[in-house]
Amino acid sequence: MRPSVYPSRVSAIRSVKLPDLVLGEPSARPTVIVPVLGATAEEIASQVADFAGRDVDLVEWRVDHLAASADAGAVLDAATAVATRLGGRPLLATVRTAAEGGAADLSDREYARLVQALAGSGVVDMVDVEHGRESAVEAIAAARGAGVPVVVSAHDVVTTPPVEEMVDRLRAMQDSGADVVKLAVTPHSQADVLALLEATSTMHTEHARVPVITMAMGPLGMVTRLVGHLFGSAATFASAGRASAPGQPGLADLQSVLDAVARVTAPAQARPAGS
Ligand SMILES: O=C1C[C@@](O)(C(=O)O)C[C@@H](O)[C@@H]1O
Repeated sequence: MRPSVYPSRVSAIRSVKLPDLVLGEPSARPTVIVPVLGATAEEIASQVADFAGRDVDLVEWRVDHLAASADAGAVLDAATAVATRLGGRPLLATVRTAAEGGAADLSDREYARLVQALAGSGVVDMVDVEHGRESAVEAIAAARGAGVPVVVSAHDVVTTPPVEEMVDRLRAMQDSGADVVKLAVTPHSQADVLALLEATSTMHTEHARVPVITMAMGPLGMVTRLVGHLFGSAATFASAGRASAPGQPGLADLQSVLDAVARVTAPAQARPAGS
């Protein structure tokens, strides 16, 4: 493992061990997450097959796009269909609700039950829980009870809050029992993009005990997806077909940027002579 360009204090961060991946450990590259968004188990399975052999560290299954997502049996069948095609990669299951930019329209009770079923499925390695849900505490406890790490997430689909508010939100998510915290915001100016990066850096260097993932969505925020790891974001999302949020770069483009950034930020002795 090459030394990191992360600012210090990284040793206080508890990385998350998943099959074939340690999320949040010091590295010159972030974890690359690719979403799959099929409406049926077959569609999902074929999307996963499409990126076999490509550089994907973690697959996010957006359960909310499954047409039968209210049917626990269909969800578990689809979970198995995805998991058996991952080629050893870990699986993150996310039920993204409409309020946070997703397609699921569920009561708090239904939401907690679905997260619990996914965590208990035996084929999901990590689950996403939305911090803003009334039933977040219950869903986090259920996942942890099943021994499945939790990404506690928040999306601001309208604005970018002030830096202190974003840091406070990340700290509250961390204190809620998260194994990973994730914040996505909507920027309207370059100042918003800088604010997101500043909040990421402050959280990472001063407060984080768990890996932090952040992004500013849409075209303005693209830079946060390409170099957010230099500010302390442990992972970034790329699309290998359908994007799951505005501004996600294609997988090949992202990988070539990450390669170049890792090359130029590597310590001089790790670079080939003359470069
Ligand atoms: O939380 C996130 C981040 C995301 O919204 C993004 O902006 O890349 C994409 C979602 O699929 C995922 O659940």
